[in-house]
Amino acid sequence: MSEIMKVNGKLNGINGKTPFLIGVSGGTASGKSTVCKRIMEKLGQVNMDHTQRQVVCITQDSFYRELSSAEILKAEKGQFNFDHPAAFNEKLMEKTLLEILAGRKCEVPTYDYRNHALRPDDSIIIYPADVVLVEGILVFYFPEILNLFHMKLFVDTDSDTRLARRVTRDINERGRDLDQVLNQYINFVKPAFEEFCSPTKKFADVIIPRGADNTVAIDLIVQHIREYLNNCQKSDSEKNLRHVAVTRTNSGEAHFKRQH
Ligand SMILES: Nc1ncnc2c1ncn2[C@@H]1O[C@H](COP(=O)(O)OP(=O)(O)O)[C@@H](O)[C@H]1O
Ligand SMILES: Nc1ccn([C@@H]2O[C@H](COP(=O)(O)O)[C@@H](O)[C@H]2O)c(=O)n1
Repeated sequence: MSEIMKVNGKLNGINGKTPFLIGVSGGTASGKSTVCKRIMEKLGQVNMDHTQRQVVCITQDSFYRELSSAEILKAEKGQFNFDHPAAFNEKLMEKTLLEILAGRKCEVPTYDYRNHALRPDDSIIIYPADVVLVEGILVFYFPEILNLFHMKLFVDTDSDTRLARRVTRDINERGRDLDQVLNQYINFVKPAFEEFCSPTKKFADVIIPRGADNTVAIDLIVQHIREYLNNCQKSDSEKNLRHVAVTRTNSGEAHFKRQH
């Protein structure tokens, strides 16, 4: 296997398929996952076998670090700061993204919000793809990770809307009660958004106001990705043609010249 090297924060000298890496950031419940889902839907990638997908999506939540028992007790009372950069294992995230960029198959755990823990037994296999979407509140916070993205999107949804959605989602899907959600929001989520997430908006290439409601912005992004995928397909078929020509030359049955 080739060594993965970085030059000026970008990958260099790698084998295999190097995907186009798109970072999708924004505050909690801004619609990051929904925007990624819309992009995947519009590109016809959702009802497709995982091994065949040209576009895949992963979440930063798969890189929350493991908590000690004392931290889990705090988390159960809404007293752990999951919005601080220290809550993440950014080294593991960088390593995984480098593997993905090197065109290697990876395994990424899912995250269990009810138990505040990763579910290593419920990992998702990420097969080599042409485009990889990486969504999360702090995907632009760590410079080593920020520098890996070829395109950066920031989902910008007003904070009242985000809080309203978060309350409903956390109660219905993440096993929380109202007091817990509001206390965590006031004590950690909101201050951390202002200190760590919001300042990273300046790194974005495209800001998407109103998230998934902004169909114009989503269609423009989808069009850009579609053009990229078409170019990938063109260069794949050119590579295949070259391969056929060289193979036949080696077998001695035909006399094609090696193509470059
Ligand atoms: N445009 C929208 N209109 C209504 N509800 C939305 C919209 N976008 C997202 N939601 C809902 O808000 C919640 C958070 O959205 P999600 O995409 O998971 O946000 P994030 O990934 O940023 O946390 C989910 O319950 C989702 O269904
Ligand atoms: N055990 C956990 C882990 C994370 N959170 C919150 O999730 C938010 C990030 O996910 P989004 O889908 O909203 O982007 C983040 O704001 C954490 O507060 C949690 O509550 N419990």
